[in-house]
Amino acid sequence: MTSIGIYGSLGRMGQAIAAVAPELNAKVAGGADAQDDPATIAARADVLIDFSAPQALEAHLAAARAAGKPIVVGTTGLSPQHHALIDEAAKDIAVLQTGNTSLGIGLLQRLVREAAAQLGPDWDIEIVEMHHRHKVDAPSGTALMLGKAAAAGMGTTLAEAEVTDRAGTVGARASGTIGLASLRGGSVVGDHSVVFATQGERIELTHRADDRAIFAHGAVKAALWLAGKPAGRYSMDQVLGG
Ligand SMILES: NC(=O)C1=CN([C@@H]2O[C@H](COP(=O)(O)OP(=O)(O)OC[C@H]3O[C@@H](n4cnc5c(N)ncnc54)[C@H](OP(=O)(O)O)[C@@H]3O)[C@@H](O)[C@H]2O)C=CC1
Ligand SMILES: O=C(O)C1=N[C@H](C(=O)O)C[C@H](O)C1
Repeated sequence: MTSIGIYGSLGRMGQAIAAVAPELNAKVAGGADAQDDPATIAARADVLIDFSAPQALEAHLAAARAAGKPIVVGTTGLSPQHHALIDEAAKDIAVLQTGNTSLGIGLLQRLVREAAAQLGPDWDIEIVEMHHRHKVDAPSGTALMLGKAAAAGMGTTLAEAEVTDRAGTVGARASGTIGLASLRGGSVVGDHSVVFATQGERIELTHRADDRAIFAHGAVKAALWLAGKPAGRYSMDQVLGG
């Protein structure tokens, strides 16, 4: 039975992962949180899952690399520097990074890309996400993934197209942009809508997560899939066969 080590084990996702692992025939070898040495669990587990905080990523990747263990990174709020660290680690170990491990978001990404490509430049694209009051990063990792999918469909990049800071007299909407808006409140697990709007009509594609178990299932499936893979950077699409 494959054993999993969890970084961020006492958090909301860490606990959800420990709860679903036995259903998927995986064993939890243990976990590590802010006060623990990440090397200890890296030595004991077959594969690692990180749902902690961006500031911990470098140490977690280093521990995984030193122990030669694959790692699934679900932590969001990552900077370009964090992505460079992941690319570097992926030279020596298998690393799968994703802002969303659910089944539905994988499909939504493909639908958004296709819709953006088919609808063309006369359709404005806006992304709205809502999460619980404890979430610390914005826009969500998933909103950024959906933004990248929309940008790819439009033939551009999210860095070129994104607008995240509308306040005051910002002027009329610029064509070819993608707006991202973040709502925070209560216990919302994770809602994402991509709105395509043109003169007189609107299409909305929405995913709502009701339970963290969906993310936990996806994370454990990804970990089981990653165990034994050669060094490299992998995506959730590969796990889901997309
Ligand atoms: N990819 C996906 O599908 C999903 C991603 N996420 C992302 O996962 C991350 C965690 O979310 P969530 O479980 O809700 O958050 P929580 O705040 O509930 O849990 C975070 C955990 O990480 C630990 N942690 C914080 N800093 C460090 C550190 N420096 N070293 C080691 N551990 C640390 C915390 O430990 P302590 O309390 O001791 O500080 C805590 O146990 C977020 O980035 C979130 O956006 C969430 C859901 C789905
Ligand atoms: O912090 C969360 O809770 C979530 N984070 C991920 C994100 O930033 O997209 C995924 C999910 O929506 C829940």
